[in-house]
Amino acid sequence: MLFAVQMDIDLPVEMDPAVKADTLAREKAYSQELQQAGEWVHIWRCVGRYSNLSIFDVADNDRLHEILWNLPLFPYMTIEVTPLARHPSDIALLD
Ligand SMILES: O=C(O)C[C@H]1C=CC(=O)O1
Repeated sequence: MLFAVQMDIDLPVEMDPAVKADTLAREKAYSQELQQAGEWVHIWRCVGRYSNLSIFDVADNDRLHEILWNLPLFPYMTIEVTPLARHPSDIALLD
C-alpha cells in the first residue's frame, strides 16, 4: 500500500545540542534503514520549510503507524498521511 506522508518538524529552540545531534543522527539512520528495505521509497525536502514529503510502500496501515510512531523525531512532528491509489491517466497502466 502506498502512502504520501508529510512530516513538519518543530524542534524546541531550547533543546540540548547533544540531544538534538543524537536525535537527528538516529532519525537519519532509521530513515536510511527503511529506505534500504524498500518501505521508505522517496524522501523530498519541502522547499523553504523544515518539512519532508515522503512516499511509503508498506503492507498495511498498522505497519505505517509503527514506522511513524518509532521515528526519533516523532515527538516533534506534525504528520499528515494521504493514502494513494492509482490514477486512471497514469501511463504506467498501459503496460
Ligand atoms: O529532516 C527531516 O525531514 C526529518 C527526518 C525524516 C527523515 C530524516 O532523515 O530526517
